[in-house]
Amino acid sequence: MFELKVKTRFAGAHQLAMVGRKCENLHGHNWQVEVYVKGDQLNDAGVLADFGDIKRAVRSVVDGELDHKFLNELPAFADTQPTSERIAIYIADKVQTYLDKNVDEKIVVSRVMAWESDDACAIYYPAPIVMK
Ligand SMILES: Nc1nc2c(c(=O)[nH]1)N=C([C@H](O)[C@H](O)COP(=O)(O)OP(=O)(O)OP(=O)(O)O)CN2
Ligand SMILES: [Zn+2]
Repeated sequence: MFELKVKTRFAGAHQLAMVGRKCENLHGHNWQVEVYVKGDQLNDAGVLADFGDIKRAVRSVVDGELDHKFLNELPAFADTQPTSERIAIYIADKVQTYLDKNVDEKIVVSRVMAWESDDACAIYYPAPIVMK
């Protein structure tokens, strides 16, 4: 099994109820995002997948949908709170959809880390699935 990781970052604002009192106030973070993908087979070029393709997948979601947004207003968070955990889930699901459509269905998102500061991070492991 091989695992690749790409990193990116985005700025976003949110408001969280029931987490910590100060989090109820509108505030922002510069999230750092790390996305891991895994797979079994190297291609003829000797790579699991081109880092460029993985970066494009991650950036399409992070830059295209999250950067400089008030996250509570996004439809995905209409009925939930945009915590770092849920942001990690959101990124994992969207990146997987992009990879399935545009890159290779055999490349699976294995972990997403959403750092909301240098010292706090939520890590999401999508449900283990059988390699396609
Ligand atoms: N498990 C989670 N806990 C918290 C989340 C979260 O998404 N998942 N989010 C927050 C808030 O976003 C809050 O803005 C951050 O709170 P906190 O780390 O406590 O605050 P600071 O960044 O100011 O750090 P200090 O170490 O307290 O200075 C809270 N919890
Ligand atoms: Zn916050």
